[in-house]
Amino acid sequence: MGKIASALTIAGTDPTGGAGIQADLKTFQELEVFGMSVQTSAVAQNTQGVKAVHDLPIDFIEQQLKAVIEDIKPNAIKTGMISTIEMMELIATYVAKFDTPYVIDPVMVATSGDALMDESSRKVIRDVLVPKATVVTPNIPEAEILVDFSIKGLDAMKKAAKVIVDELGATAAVVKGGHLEGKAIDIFYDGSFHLLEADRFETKHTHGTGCTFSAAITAELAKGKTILEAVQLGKTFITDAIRYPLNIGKGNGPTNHWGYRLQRLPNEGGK
Ligand SMILES: Nc1ncnc2c1ncn2[C@@H]1O[C@H](COP(=O)(O)OP(=O)(O)OP(=O)(O)O)[C@@H](O)[C@H]1O
Ligand SMILES: Cc1ncc(CO)c(N)n1
Repeated sequence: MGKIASALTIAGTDPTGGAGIQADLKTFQELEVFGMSVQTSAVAQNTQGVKAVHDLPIDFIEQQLKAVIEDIKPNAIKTGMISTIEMMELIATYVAKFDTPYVIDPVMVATSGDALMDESSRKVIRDVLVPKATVVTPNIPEAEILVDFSIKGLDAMKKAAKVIVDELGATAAVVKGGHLEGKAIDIFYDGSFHLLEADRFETKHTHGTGCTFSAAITAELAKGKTILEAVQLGKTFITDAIRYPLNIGKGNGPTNHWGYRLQRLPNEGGK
């Protein structure tokens, strides 16, 4: 086997495995990238909601970051849940040290509607981390907070993606239309616009879709794909993960990380 690409996620946890670090590592594994993780917060949550959040001490988060950087240099990194301003500032210094493609999933609330970030931190992610990002992947409510205007349809999504790149300083943005109706359309912008379009599946099993999508983009960047290729491959991965629901959990169940493989089998949807 040749040298394997590696990716690092810096995020919170989901003990039921559908979101956060657990979803990211499953996605990395499925896309044949060696996965590593630094934990920011331990979250007691399941498919029905968030029960409690325990932020890890800042020095301990730094010790984890040091442990990785002193040993294995990731080929790409992503951040998910970062709940406090001091965590954002610490992570910003390490993003500079890692000096590798960086994907931000600006996680603010869980699918269940529970808050995963202090309200006061929301603007800080925009000022401290977004300028360092290769790609930022907000859903519509997150994009509204980053750009400070309301987003009702594709035109406003385009405007928001352009602000995130041209004014806030990210290299590229994907504003996700998962919360709209009709086709599942996301807007990609890196100086030019591309539409990422997929069928919408009628399912309540969408816990962790944002984590899985951004982790797939990170894995593809780690393997050396261009930003646009990585985002397009990430969209295929998340679409197939939603296409084949696992039907587990009493609430909004997890996506299916084997969906991508299933879609390519002769007796499933595949070739
Ligand atoms: N029902 C669906 N059918 C097909 N694609 C979907 C569906 N729901 C979301 N998507 C797609 O999944 C990806 C993730 O988008 P979404 O808006 O759900 O993220 P999110 O809200 O950040 O997720 P999370 O639930 O993790 O907070 C996007 O590409 C979106 O278009
Ligand atoms: C830890 C964590 N990160 C992100 C999300 C968003 O889906 C979640 N529910 N939990």
